[in-house]
Formats: sequence, structure tokens, C-alpha cells
Amino acid sequence: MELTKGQLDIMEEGGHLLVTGGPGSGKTTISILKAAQIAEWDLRPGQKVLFLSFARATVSRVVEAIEYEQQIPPAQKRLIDVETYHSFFWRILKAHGYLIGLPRRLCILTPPGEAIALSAARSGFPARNLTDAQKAAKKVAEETERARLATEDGRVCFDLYAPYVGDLLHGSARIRRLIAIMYPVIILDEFQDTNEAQWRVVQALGEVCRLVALADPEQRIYDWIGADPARLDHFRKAFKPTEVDLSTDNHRSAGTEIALFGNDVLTGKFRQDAYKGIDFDVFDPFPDPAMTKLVTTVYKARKRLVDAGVVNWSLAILVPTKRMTRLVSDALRQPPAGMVEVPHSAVIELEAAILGAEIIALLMQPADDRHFGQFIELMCNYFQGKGGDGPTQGALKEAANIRKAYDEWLASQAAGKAIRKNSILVNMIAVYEQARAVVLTGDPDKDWRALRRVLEDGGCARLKEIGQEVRNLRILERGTLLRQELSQNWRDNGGYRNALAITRQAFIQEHFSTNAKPESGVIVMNMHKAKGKQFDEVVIFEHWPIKRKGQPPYNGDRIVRFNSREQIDDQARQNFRVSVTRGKRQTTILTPKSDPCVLLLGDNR
Ligand SMILES: Nc1ncnc2c1ncn2[C@@H]1O[C@H](COP(=O)(O)OP(=O)(O)OP(=O)(O)O)[C@@H](O)[C@H]1O
Repeated sequence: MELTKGQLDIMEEGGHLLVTGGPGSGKTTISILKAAQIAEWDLRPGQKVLFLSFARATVSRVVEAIEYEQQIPPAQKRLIDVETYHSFFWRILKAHGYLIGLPRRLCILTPPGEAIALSAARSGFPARNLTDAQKAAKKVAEETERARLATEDGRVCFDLYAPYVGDLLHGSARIRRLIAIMYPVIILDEFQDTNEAQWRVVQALGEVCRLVALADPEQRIYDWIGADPARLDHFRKAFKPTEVDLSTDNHRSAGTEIALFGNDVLTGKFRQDAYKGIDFDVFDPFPDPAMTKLVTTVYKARKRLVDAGVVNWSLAILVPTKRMTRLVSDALRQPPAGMVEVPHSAVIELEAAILGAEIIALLMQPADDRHFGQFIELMCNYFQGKGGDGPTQGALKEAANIRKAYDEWLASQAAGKAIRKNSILVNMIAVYEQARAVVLTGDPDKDWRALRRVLEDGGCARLKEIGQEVRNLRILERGTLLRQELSQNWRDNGGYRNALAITRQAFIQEHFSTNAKPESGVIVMNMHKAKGKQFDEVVIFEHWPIKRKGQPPYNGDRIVRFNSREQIDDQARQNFRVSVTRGKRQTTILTPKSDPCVLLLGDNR
């Protein structure tokens, strides 16, 4: 690889650095080479360069890029630590959190755990259409409970990591120095997305460490969690960095005009009628024609990649919402008109699946007196937590009903009476008994599937939902640690005595692991989740207006809200540009014929 002028400049510079550039301009690549150079010249024994990223997906891309980089000797590669902000912050909190009044023993409150813990505080508010006053009150209630969970119970949710680490670093020069001794140079990926609390941490780190910030101001997609458009200026002012702009380079989709199209999306002025590497197509706005178009487009793209001999090819289908991820995944599994299934993976919110997995894990455990009570507890957890930070009132009520029915049953039992015939527990107990009757074999994968099947095939709608939800997990199928540990547990005890604890621990480890491989094959995901990733081909697919008798058409799940021109703003353009520019070879945009995406219509300002 021949470095560009800008990239060479970066190799020359010392001191704080701010590297800007668009998608695929080579920021990540050059920062890795820079890190290797620093590792060779500047580090003392025991020191490392730290590369901080927001998402695990980016971490795995960076780790892979480092492995792939032939110019860097293995000994230097080992001197680059790639981590998410979360896992770096967690290490600091675990070691020093007591200095700011946190308990000595801390544990991670994972998003599903947090959803359960906050559900009581949230249940007092409507799920949608909140007034501003209600929104503010809900926020305060959530914050108060989060802080209480951390300071009293030592259960710290992710959102509090940065504020607490900020307090620690600003409060203690000793801890700042300790970090600088370990990591004299820190690379900050996607710096434009840094929120206020993270920026406070960066300010403290910059006093003692050399910082290399990588940023594309136009890829800022996290406004809603507090990324600030002025963040780059804050960095300039605080650290007077040397600035290198790579914005004229595009290596990802070299030989195409994908990057050019991305830039035109930002201004809304399309300078060309056609762009090499960008394909548009429309579909009739009804489920079957829409999905047929999607599936045939995917067949064609897949064939192109196979014919071109691309090794480990990846093809992403990017959709505007979580709901559509599921819709598309279902359609690929069972395409219309008897077309052949498209094997794929779907990136979905895993709260529900993880909480469902806990239920299966419990069912693997040998029974004791508490077993059924624990089962009910996990069922309630599932409904309280399955909606993540946006639980529906329906789900919360479901949890309350299960608990009530259980209390009622206990009372009847105490009075020597049978269970009420129409209790919601009747079917649940029947399926529970069927699950208890499964003869386990000691092969975790087989046993897990057998139990999942009992839930799916049984007569309890709630457990059926859980069985189906758990299908979304791949954690056991990949020959993972979870599988090994369950096996070991069986060998040690003649049963899965600790299955629940092992499963919970596995999800925490999974969250912090850095060895997840970048996806290959067909992957469906929400557009937001594609940030920082790259794929050989991308298909962007959105929903269509649904006409209902006597009502205005419903136009949800669009790239721009309701596909309305009034809803177009910088954020909408930036999000769309990020999605479009994930493709290396081609990006295909599918939009409904009757109401094409307003961002494609151009802007006559
Ligand atoms: N000088 C170069 N010559 C050829 N290829 C390059 C060069 N620099 C980077 N690349 C390649 O271009 C692709 C994109 O580079 P990279 O991931 O570093 O971009 P980026 O600026 O970090 O992108 P994004 O902001 O979208 O994450 C990679 O596959 C990388 O190997």
C-alpha cells in the first residue's frame, strides 16, 4: 500500500493529532501504522498504545486490520491494545471506583439487567407520546435509580461509566499518571461522536497522554446521546493538535463513485445522473412485490460477489428500524412465491433473547425447592426487560400479572386448594413440566435445542415467544466458551448445576470480547448499527406507505421520518450517507415506486 501525502504527514508528526476525513479515507489504517511506529520508537517496556472505540463491531474491524497489516511485525502488534470505551472505563472503575464512594465490589449492570432494574421507575410513565414535563420527570426518575443501584448495590450500568471515570480522573492526579504510564498514547476512534461525559474523560487523559483523534464531522450520528457538533473545536482549543485532513481520499470504494454520491447526499445537490457503484431500483408498495424485489436483488448481488471470486464476501441489507430488521429477516427465511430461502444473520437488539436464554439455562439446572419460584422470577424479568429502554406497558403488565398469578397460586396451595382453572399459570406450568421431563444428555448444544423446542411447541404462548426469541442467539452455536463451560459443569456435577450463572457470565464476557469476527455472508441490520463497518456490497431497503380505508396512509420505517421533506435535516442526510458509503463495490438503494425516498429527489434550494 502506498501512503498518501496526508497519511505520510501523520507518520511525521509528534504531539496531539487530529485526523479528519470522510468514509474510507484511510484514518483507521494510518492510525494503526502510526501506533506501530510509536510502539517501535517511543514505548518503554510494559507500555502500550491504546486504541479506543465505541462499538465492539469497530473493535473487531480494527483488530482484524492490525492482524492483516503485513508491514507491522507481530511483536509491535502486541503493543497495541484495542478496546471499547466501556471495557477501558470498567477496568478503571473496578480498580478505583471506591475513591468516589462506590462499593469495593462492583458488578456490571448489563442492558437487559438495567431494563429490569429500571422497569419499576419507568412503569409510572406512558410508553409513548410523553409531554415534555413527563419526559423530564422520567429522566430524573431513571437517573436517580441508576445512581442508587451503583452507589448502594454496586451495580453499575454502562451510562454511568464515563461520568464516574471522569470524576475519578479529574479528582486524582495519581490515577491519571498511572494511566499515562501504561498508555502514553491513546487513539480515539470516531471522535466526532464523543458525548459530554466522555469528553470530560478525554480532557483529563489529554493532560498526561498523547492523543490521536480520528474524526469525520459528517459521520456524526449520535446526536441523540449527546455528541456535539462543536466537539472537534473543543479538541482544537484544548490540545492545539496538528491537524491532517484526508478528506480528498477514498480507498474503500476506489474505482467507484460511491463516496462522491455520499457527498452529494449531504448537500442534496446531485451533480450527476448516475454514479458508478450506486444502483437504484423501485418496488410496488405492497409486501409481496417489495420483498420479492429485495430477495431478487440479494440473489443478484450474491451472484456478483461469488462470480467475482470475492473471498469471505459480505453483503449487508441496511434498513431504517429495528422492526424492519425482523421483517426482512423473516422474509429472507420464507421469501414470497416459493423463492429459495436466503441464509443470513440479523443484528437485532438482544435483550429479549438474552433474558429468554436465562430461562432455558434455568431449565437445564437440576430442580430444587426454589426452582419453580426462580422460573417465575425469570419469566417476570423477561417481560420487564425485553423491551430494553423502551418497555411497553403491555409487557410490564404481563410481568405483574404473572407475579400476581403466582402469589395467588401459592395462597391456594397453602389453603390446600387447586390452581384456578383459568389462571395464566396453567399452560405455563404444563410446559414447565414438559421441560422438566426432558432427559438431558450432557451435550449442551443438543440439550439447549431440546428445551427450546419444548417451549416453542408447547401450549403456552408466552413460552413459545421466548423459545422463538432465543433462536436469535448464536452464542451457543459457535463452539463458544459457554458451550465448553456448560460441558465442564456437566462433567463436574453430573448435571448443569450452575447453568444460569454460567450463561449470565457468558453474556457479560461476550459484551467485552474483542475477538468477534467481522460479519460475512448476508447480514441484515439497522442503519445505525452499520456505523464503522464495511461490506463488499450494501442493499438499502426501506418501508412503503400503507393505505388503510378512510385513514391517511401510514408511512413508518422510512429512511427519513414519514418520508416527509420537512423532516430532512443534517442528521438525516448524515445517517443516509454513512449507510451508503459502507459498500466497497456497490450500494443498491431500493425505495417504493409511489413515494421514493425524499433524499433521492434532490434539493432545489
Ligand atoms: N493509502 C492507501 N492505499 C490503499 N488502500 C488504503 C490506503 N489507506 C487505506 N486503505 C484501505 O481503504 C479501506 C478504508 O480505510 P480505513 O478503514 O482506514 O478508512 P476510514 O477513514 O477509517 O473509514 P471510516 O471512517 O468509514 O471508518 C481499507 O480497506 C484500507 O485497507
